[in-house]
Amino acid sequence: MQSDSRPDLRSVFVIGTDTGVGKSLVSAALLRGAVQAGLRAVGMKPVAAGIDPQPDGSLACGDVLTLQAAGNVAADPALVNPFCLPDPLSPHLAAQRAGRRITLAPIVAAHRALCAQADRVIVEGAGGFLVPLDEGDGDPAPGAPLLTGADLAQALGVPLVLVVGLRLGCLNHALLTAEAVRARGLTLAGWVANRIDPAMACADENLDFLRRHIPAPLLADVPHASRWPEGWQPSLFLS
Ligand SMILES: Nc1ncnc2c1ncn2[C@@H]1O[C@H](COP(=O)(O)OP(=O)(O)OP(=O)(O)O)[C@@H](O)[C@H]1O
Ligand SMILES: C[C@H](N)[C@H](N)CCCCCC(=O)O
Ligand SMILES: [Mg+2]
Repeated sequence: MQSDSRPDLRSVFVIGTDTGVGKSLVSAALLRGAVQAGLRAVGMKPVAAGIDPQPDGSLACGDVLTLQAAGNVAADPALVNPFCLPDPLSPHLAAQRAGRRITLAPIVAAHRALCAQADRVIVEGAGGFLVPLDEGDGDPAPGAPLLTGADLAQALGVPLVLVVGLRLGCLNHALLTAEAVRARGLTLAGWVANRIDPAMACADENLDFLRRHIPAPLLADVPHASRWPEGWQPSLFLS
């Protein structure tokens, strides 16, 4: 039972220090943990940029398949992934190429619908926290309105979980992200250290540094695993 001062974790938004740092891996772990606890859990990838060839030869968004496989609610794919963009680019460019504009209203509506269908809704962001989603009407002036992943986080209004991909450069990325989260008045429910680089020098010292300077609890220290052990998952907090 949570006390009133703790964030409501029925839905969390999983953000990362960058693209390719393990947001999908952590989102899937959160979903599996909730499923194992007997809860109805569904993943959401509001904006996916990049359609990948699957082992069976078909084309699909790998992140969406990963989330669907980890959850246990068969939700409408249009709710799980309102924006599915073919090109593996920054979403604002992928959308341009697809002749679309990314807007927040359909995402917020889809999130609300999923929250009505499940006990846990795990939302995976795209790229890093300030990933561009839409550049407005093309006004090239510096400072012209820009829609980013941070705006999406604000619109959803759920607590954030930050995945830090442990590699050289991650300290700066993690501190910048934590600062941007705080500047937006959002809640960082916790962070996950993901050891994506098995050869990283002083990995433990980097992790200790982050533990001292990220203003949220460390939820899991995920080892590097070239082959993921069957059934293994960090013990995260959503159950
Ligand atoms: N702890 C780990 N050990 C080994 N490989 C990992 C680990 N975490 C992630 N990976 C691998 O790194 C790659 C990127 O991980 P993942 O797809 O989860 O990143 P992401 O942050 O979701 O990326 P995107 O921004 O594209 O959504 C994947 O191939 C994944 O299997
Ligand atoms: C294509 C990919 N896998 C990502 N989901 C999108 C990453 C966008 C990064 C944009 C940037 O910050 O430069
Ligand atoms: Mg992903």
